[in-house]
Amino acid sequence: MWRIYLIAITVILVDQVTKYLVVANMEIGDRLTVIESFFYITSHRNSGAAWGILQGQMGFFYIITIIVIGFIIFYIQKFAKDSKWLGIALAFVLGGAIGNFIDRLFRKEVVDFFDVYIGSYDYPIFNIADSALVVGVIFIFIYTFFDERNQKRSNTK
Ligand SMILES: CCC[C@@H]1OC(=O)[C@@H](C)C[C@H](C)CCCCC(=O)CCC[C@@H](CC)/C=C/C=C(\COC)CC[C@@H](O)[C@@H](O)C[C@H](O)CNC1=O
Repeated sequence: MWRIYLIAITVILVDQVTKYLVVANMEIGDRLTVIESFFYITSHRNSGAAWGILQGQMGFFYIITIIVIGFIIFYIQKFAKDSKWLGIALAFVLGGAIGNFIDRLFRKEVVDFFDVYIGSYDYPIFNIADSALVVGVIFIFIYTFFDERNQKRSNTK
């Protein structure tokens, strides 16, 4: 159980350290080329959520994030002992949510820097916390899908 919180804390630390390095070493708008025309490190700020929606609605984001964190901790206490993978997925979502929450609390905006081009489309610039959130949510969907399928199979036997 505590290993899950250790994973969440690691996600938060990696997220906050990378954001600190971007803020300390780059001006907003600065760009480092990692892979030409595919992957850049671009110093960016977002006071909204994904795709910059709801700019500046910090009160709303605090409430949603606290609900997400409360929900995840409840799920960790209730279900994480059933499956290691579910526990890891929940830890990623918890770490990602807290990582962006820290930015929203202390910076009133979120630091983003992963700038990926998919073809000519410039995908919204994101960070470690966003990646952990998306990976965690996808894992939870995959686990839930297989868990339901296994349950159906065992019920029909
Ligand atoms: C990842 C959720 C966004 C993250 O939510 C959070 O913090 C949570 C804990 C709190 C929010 C207030 C509530 C969730 C809103 C749900 C949402 O938004 C729908 C998302 C769908 C998803 C489909 C899979 C897209 C993903 C997109 C992006 C990430 O791609 C890797 C682009 C990220 C860039 O726009 C970047 O500027 C965003 C900035 O970093 C602030 N981040 C947030 O608000």
